[in-house]
Amino acid sequence: MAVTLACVPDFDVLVIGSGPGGQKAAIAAAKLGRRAAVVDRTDSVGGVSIHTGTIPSKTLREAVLYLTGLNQRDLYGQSYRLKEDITVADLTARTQHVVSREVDVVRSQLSRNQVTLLPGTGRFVDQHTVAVRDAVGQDRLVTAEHIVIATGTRPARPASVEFDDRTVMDSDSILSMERVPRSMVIVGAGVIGMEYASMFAALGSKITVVEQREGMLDFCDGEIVEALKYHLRDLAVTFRFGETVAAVERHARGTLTVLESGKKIAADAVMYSAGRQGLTDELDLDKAGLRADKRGRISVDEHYRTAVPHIYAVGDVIGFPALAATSMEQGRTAAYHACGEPVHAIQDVQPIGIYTIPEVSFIGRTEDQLTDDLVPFEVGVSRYRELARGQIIGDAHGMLKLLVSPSDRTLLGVHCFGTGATELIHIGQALMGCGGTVDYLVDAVFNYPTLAESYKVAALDVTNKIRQIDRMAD
Ligand SMILES: NC(=O)c1ccc[n+]([C@@H]2O[C@H](COP(=O)([O-])OP(=O)(O)OC[C@H]3O[C@@H](n4cnc5c(N)ncnc54)[C@H](O)[C@@H]3O)[C@@H](O)[C@H]2O)c1
Repeated sequence: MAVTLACVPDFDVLVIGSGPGGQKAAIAAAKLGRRAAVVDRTDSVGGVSIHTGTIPSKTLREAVLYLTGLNQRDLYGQSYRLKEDITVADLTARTQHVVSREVDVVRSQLSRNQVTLLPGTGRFVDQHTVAVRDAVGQDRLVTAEHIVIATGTRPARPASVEFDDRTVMDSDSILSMERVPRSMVIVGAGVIGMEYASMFAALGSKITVVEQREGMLDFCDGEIVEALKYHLRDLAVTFRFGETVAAVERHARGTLTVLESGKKIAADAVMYSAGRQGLTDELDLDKAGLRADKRGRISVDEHYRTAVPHIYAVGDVIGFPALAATSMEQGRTAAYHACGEPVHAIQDVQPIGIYTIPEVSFIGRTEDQLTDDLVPFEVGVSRYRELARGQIIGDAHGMLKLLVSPSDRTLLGVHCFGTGATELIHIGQALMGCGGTVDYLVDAVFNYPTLAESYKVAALDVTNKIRQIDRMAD
């Protein structure tokens, strides 16, 4: 039962958490003329994405690509390396710079939009009141007509494993590692595990990935996942699929990972990336009449409203897909709904970008999904080695796949692997979003030489196949 406010609240929209979802919710409300505020700890402004997630991990990846010369491998041979002995300081100097720049951008955007930043930790007192505890433990009570929970997630840490954040780490503490490990076990072959596996393998660490399932990234194109595995094996990554980590022991000379099968793996370090936990334990949700599930996640409806209609939740704290890009749209959508403004629902078809080395990105459905759904499709493929730009940049392994409906020639899926995949995917997204057909790609003139040309090559491939099938049917 929702409580009504007895007097004029301090804010129209109060957001807890200043990550991508929270920022966009507060800024959208402010742009609609509402009094908006965001609660966050001073050292966390910008959220998990800026401090321990997307921004530092992608900056680290760029440093790895640059320092190891991995992008130029096919141009200069395996031995090309900008620096023979890459240190943690080399890797983190740039990360710290980018993180602090991004925090400045968030602070400036909030202030330019007249969003009040309330420093501290927020927790519910009742359905319209949040207590904000500052750094010296003082509580300030703040009331609001609408509240948006955007507190994000943290890496899940199994109780059975003793983390020391030096040799047994998660994807937060690995960012403050003391040295590049000679060997490391990565637990979990999800997106985070594979991104770090490829970065450390590129740095020369001997990586063993332990994954309890028989495969990995099963939501991606199967051929691309095989290509990624091939590349990682080439960088000396060992996969242990169908194995579950039972315990991790710390010893003077490193770690011993014990698998349920009884096998043991010795390594300098272990990184856990076996899922994430919603940051809801400090919120006193029960005071607002709310509860989280056992993974700390809050359920919402299609407008991002929780069980209490004036309290919304957006971003990773509501679970899948837990992507910064989606969180921003959820924040904006929630704020518009709270302010009574019309807003389009977020499009069903959204791109996924996985920042492994090489990158993987896709939009729409996979071949397996289309086959399961009995949807007819044809495949057009382009390989970077056939493109002048692919040769110039030394990426001979990249590829782009178009999945096309033979009846109306619309795109059903686009799958990309290799340099620039996370950028290139947006050409396919734009075409799909506008309901265009593959014929546009056949007819369009692309800059030469570019990787974007792969769209034209794949489009010609698939339209030729469709033509042949049509001829055979006649
Ligand atoms: N680029 C991106 O899109 C990006 C980047 C980072 C994070 N994320 C998001 O962050 C979230 C969390 O990612 P994640 O990779 O930590 O989690 P995940 O849930 O995606 O993957 C964890 C993996 O660990 C395995 N696992 C769990 N316990 C295990 C054990 N004891 N032994 C062996 N294997 C075990 C699971 O089977 C699973 O495959 C996801 O929602 C992801 O989409 C996305």
